[in-house]
Order: sequence, then structure tokens, then C-alpha cells
Amino acid sequence: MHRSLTSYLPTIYALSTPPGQRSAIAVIRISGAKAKYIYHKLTKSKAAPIPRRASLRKIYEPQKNGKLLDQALVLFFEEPKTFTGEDILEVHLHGGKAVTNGVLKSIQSLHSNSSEENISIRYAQPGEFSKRAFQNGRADLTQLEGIGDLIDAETESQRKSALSSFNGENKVLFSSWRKSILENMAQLTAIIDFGEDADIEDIDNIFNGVSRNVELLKGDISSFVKKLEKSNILKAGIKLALIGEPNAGKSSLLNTMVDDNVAIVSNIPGTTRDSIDVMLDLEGYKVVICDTAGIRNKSSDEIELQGIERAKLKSVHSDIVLLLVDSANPSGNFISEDMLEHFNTSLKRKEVFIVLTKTDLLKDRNQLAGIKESISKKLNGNYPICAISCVENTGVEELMGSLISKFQEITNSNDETGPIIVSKRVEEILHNDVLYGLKEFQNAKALDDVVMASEGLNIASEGIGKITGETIGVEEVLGVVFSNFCVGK
Ligand SMILES: Nc1nc2c(ncn2[C@@H]2O[C@H](COP(=O)(O)OP(=O)(O)OP(=O)(O)O)[C@@H](O)[C@H]2O)c(=O)[nH]1
Repeated sequence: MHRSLTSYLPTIYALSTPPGQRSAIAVIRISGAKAKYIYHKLTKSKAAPIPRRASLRKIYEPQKNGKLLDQALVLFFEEPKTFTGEDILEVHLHGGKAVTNGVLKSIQSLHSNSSEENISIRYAQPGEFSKRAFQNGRADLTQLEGIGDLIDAETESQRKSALSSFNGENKVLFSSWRKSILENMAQLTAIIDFGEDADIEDIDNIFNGVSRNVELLKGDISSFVKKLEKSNILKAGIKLALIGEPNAGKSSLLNTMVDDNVAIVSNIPGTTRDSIDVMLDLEGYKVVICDTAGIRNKSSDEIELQGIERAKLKSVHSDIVLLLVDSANPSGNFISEDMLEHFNTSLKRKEVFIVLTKTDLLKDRNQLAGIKESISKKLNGNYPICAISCVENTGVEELMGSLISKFQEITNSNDETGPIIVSKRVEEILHNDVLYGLKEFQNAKALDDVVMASEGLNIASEGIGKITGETIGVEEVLGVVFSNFCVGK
């Protein structure tokens, strides 16, 4: 009879659907050696549950004459081919608080550590189901972290990128890197072991060959890390700052984009005295739009001045800046000196879109070409310029289209392989262990030190092992990974 590697551990159970909420269905998940025992006790059925077959069962308090708690859909999965690698029982109850509490209490009441019987059952800790899956070899760490990212995904692009870990693509890639490192380490070990008997020229040839392989591998890993950095924007959200002079129409554009009145729109210049962040899902991208205070030359208002400084700072820290310019500005000075200075000192290397606003107020739309030319001249660059009117709702769609293309570009989403998301933990190991180890190899190679070079490769290979969990020996590392998970996962 098969026994999972974790069969000696207590059987765990948890409410896998959100707690404390009224819902049509609530699912309790139970995993471990006592899952079947719990089934018999709750259903009062003597017959063994048929694996993978949903059946409707009355659920009772387990003690003698225990009262009926609910009628539920019950699913039993037999080890080892289950998520955790252990027997799993799922009880799909009606989602009322009293029902779920009653069943949870009943399961807990089955725990017993009396001298005659040792039935160890307890509520699961965060991520404990996933931890069991890892311990029983059902999934590697990157796949499990991928599930975490999948659950956390708020937008379509985040969901897609989490899949690369979840469906094991990253695992395959990391394993191929590790295999390659181990093969090259084997060649260095041969030099170390047979060094004295071997021909110097042969040794050089082998060492140089390994060095070329490491160079290529380091290139691959570096591009993966670069792509990762780009994709990370997807997780945090693309930061989009709306800047412009007071009254340029920033809040109106934000409202049009959000299609809701989140910012205050008024015709008193300087209404937005501080920045407002709004999270949006734009065509599957998580975007954090920041409406900032109008930037102008002269202000004696201390609070406004602080707002202006913060607006400048926000634009510096954003991924994309929309510089809004009132096309109907009667002064004809479309970019103020203060804005120009901020642009030249801080925004030159940013992704900037110029947005000409209030085009409905222009008497002659042919003026637009002249305005565009004068702005480009003043900014001394070729920035994309869009013309919009929030009153007529024209140009906003085109602007959105251009923004989406930019999102794809800066997050690598139009790349064939798509964006990738891995955990912070994995990213750190890639930098601090894997790339570091390969760099150490290269330093040692420059000194012709085979032993140190091999040690460098060892660091890199151990690093990949830590990522997938293959060379994990320490309980703390597992703790770090799984403590971020929710209960029931
Ligand atoms: N005709 C017309 N008026 C507009 C348009 N967009 C904004 N406005 C008006 O311009 C004024 C200023 O708009 P806001 O969106 O508050 O401008 P803002 O840049 O956020 O202003 P501050 O918060 O002062 O920096 C309001 O009276 C708006 O109704 C537009 O496309 N056409």
C-alpha cells in the first residue's frame, strides 16, 4: 500500500473558500492519512468513498446521536495522485457561517491523542497544503509559487505571466540551466582529478570550452533576469503620471479614463493640490494612474508649492508620463519655463506622451499642426503627441491605443514567450547565487584557478537547486516560501 512521505504528519483541514462570508458554497479541504476516517465519521457511511466521484452526502456531528449539519457534495481523491500527494477529502457545504463552523468544529473534535488511539488532526497553517505537495514531490517550488501568483493576479496580463511558473515552464528552464552547469562542473572535476597526468594543452582546451559554455549560459540567464525586471512592472502596476499646468485638463482626462468621478474637476486652477492614485485595469494591464497638482511658475501658497514638488517627484518615479497641454491656452505659451526646466532636468529619458487637451475649444483644428510643431521644437525632441477633447470625447481612444502599445513594449508582453513573473525570492537567488556564482567562475578563470572556478559553478548550481527546491535542506527556506500563502492553499 502506498504511503505518502508525509503520512506521519497530522491530517490537516481548512476552509479553502474565504472565511466569515455568506456564500452559496463553502469548501473545506482535508488532507492526510485520516481523510478517509473523517469521511466515515462525518457521513456515518460505512462504505469506502469512490475516488474522484462527486456524491451527495448528509453531514453529521461525528459523536453518537450527532445532529445533522448539512447536505454536501463530497469528493475524495486517493493518494498519491492528488495535489498534496496525500488522501484528500473535499466537502462542498452550503456557505453559511453556522454550517461551516459546525463542520469545522466536528472535524476538530475527531482529534484524539489518547493512549489507545492517536488520531492527529489540526487546522492547516498558511500554505501547508502546498508545502505537503512539495514534500511529496508533487510540484517544485516555482510551480507552487506560481499558484500563489495566479491567485494574487488581478489582471489578465498578471494571470498570463503567472502561468509560466505554474505550468512548469520555468522549472524546465531552470533544470536545463542546472544540468548544463553540472556537466561543465564535471569537466572541471576531471581536470582537478587527473590534472597532473593530463596534457597542459588538453587542460587548457577543456577549461576554455567550459568558459565558453558558461559565457553563453550567463548570457541566457542575464536576459531572463532582464525580462523578469521588465515583467515585474506587471505585478506592481504600470505607473502613469498625469502632469501639466493648472487647468490643463488632467483630472478630466483621468475621469474620462476611469469613467467615474474619482478626481475633482473644477475650473479654479490648482484644484488638485496633491496627487491622487487610481488603480485601473486597462486592457488587462494593471495601471496606477496618478493625477498630480498643476505645475506652474508662480505660487505663494505653501501647500500648493509642496503639491508641485510632489507632482514633479511622481513624474520622475513613474514609468510613463502624460504631459497635458491646454491647446486652447490663450497666452500661446504652451510649455511654461518651470515645466521646461523640469522636463529638461528630469524627464528627458522617460517615456513621455504629450497630450493636447480641449481641442473642442479651437476655432480652427488646423491650428493643431502648428501647436504640435512648436511644442516639439521647445522640448527639442520627437515625442508622440495626441490631441483630445474630454468634452467631445475625441482622441481619448487613440491615446489609450498608443498607451497599450507602450505597455506591451515596456513589459515585454509582445514578445513571443510573453512576460514572466517569479517570486522576489527567486529573483534574489538568480542575482545573489546563480549570476554571482557564474561571475565567480569567470574571475577564477581569469586567474587560471580551476578549483575556484568549479566552486563558482557549484554556487550557481546550488542556487538553482534552492529555487526549485531540489537542494533545499533547511526548513526555514520552506517557511519563507509557504508563509506567504493563504490558509487552505
Ligand atoms: N472645453 C473643454 N473643457 C475642458 C476639457 N477638459 C477639461 N476642461 C475644463 O477645464 C477645466 C480644468 O479641468 P481639470 O480637469 O480640473 O484640470 P486640471 O489640470 O486637473 O486642473 P488642476 O487640478 O487645477 O491642476 C475644467 O473647467 C474642465 O471642465 C475639454 O476637453 N474641453
